Amino acid sequence: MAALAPPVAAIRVAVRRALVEAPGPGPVLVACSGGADSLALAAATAFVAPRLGRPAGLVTVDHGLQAGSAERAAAVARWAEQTGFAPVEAVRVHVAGRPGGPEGAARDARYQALAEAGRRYGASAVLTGHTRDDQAETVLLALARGAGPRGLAGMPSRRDLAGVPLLRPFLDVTREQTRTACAVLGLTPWEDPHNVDPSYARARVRSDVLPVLVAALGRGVLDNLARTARLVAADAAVLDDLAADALAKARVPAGSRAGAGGATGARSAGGELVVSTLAGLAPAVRTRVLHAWARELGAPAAALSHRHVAALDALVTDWRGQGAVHLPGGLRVTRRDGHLVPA
Ligand SMILES: Nc1ncnc2c1ncn2[C@@H]1O[C@H](COP(=O)(O)OP(=O)(O)OP(=O)(O)O)[C@@H](O)[C@H]1O
Repeated sequence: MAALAPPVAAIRVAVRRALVEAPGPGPVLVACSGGADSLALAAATAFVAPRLGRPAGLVTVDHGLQAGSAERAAAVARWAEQTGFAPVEAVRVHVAGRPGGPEGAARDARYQALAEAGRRYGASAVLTGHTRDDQAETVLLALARGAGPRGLAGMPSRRDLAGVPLLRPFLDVTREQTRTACAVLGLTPWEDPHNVDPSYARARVRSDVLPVLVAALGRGVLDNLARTARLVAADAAVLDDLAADALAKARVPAGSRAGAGGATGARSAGGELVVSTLAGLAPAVRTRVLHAWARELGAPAAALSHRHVAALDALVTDWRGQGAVHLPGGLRVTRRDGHLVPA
């Protein structure tokens, strides 16, 4: 019997590990664009899931942004049905009118569709094909925009997607391995033109920046960037836990000051924060508390920047009687009677 090609073994081992860590009776749903990474993910899942007695489905999203996208989605769905996936869905999403640039809007629509499919089928997990190379690109892009630890932590291997676990089994698998695995398995991946479109920052990092880094610093640079993400993620998780405790301690019910007016909805549920408690926190914890609180009040994560958090922080540490801080989502926060108060 011919030996199993190492890249095929690598993708199967990665999927097996992910499925074992995500038990549950519902199907695992592979998010598949038809590209090399997610096609390799689908092929590995089709092999591993039945051997673990797990049902496996597949969802492909048609963003409707390129000529022929509906046919591409239909071809992926057909292949999935022939390969034994059930359920199989090609979901058309509407990208126009969403906030953020074209990349962000497409991602937003895609994750919403994947979450909805996950809930519809009671999925035990949704799997995506992000690779070690995607992780290295994510870290580099975060570094370049000054994103701080939250960005440098890269993509987690597991997160909640609106009630459904989202797993990324391939964060230790290279793009070269997914491509080779597809070739060995006789699968022809779809080449997404966006992946080489220089108007996308990620595509420029992929085609221009990483090759230069690898040439100058050696191939290990990709692994090292991905390891940086893991190390920072572990530290950031501890700080997030500390911040969650600190937020609970700093919070008092809305309107608990004498003569306070009544905030409503999420703003009221977020309560008010006691400035003297916040002032005693380490800056790394306090800025996380303020970020988390602003999110609870309803500020959209994508629009909430370090400038907003710095302005909130100044209400605590640099109080000069300044006016309200305006946050995304039409929110305002003022300092009144030693409290941070949403309005
Ligand atoms: N149109 C889509 N339909 C379903 N899932 C998708 C779609 N586009 C991306 N995904 C999921 O998100 C993951 C990351 O996609 P992204 O486009 O960022 O990277 P990629 O390297 O181009 O991935 P791939 O080679 O699998 O297309 C994919 O591996 C796949 O699991």
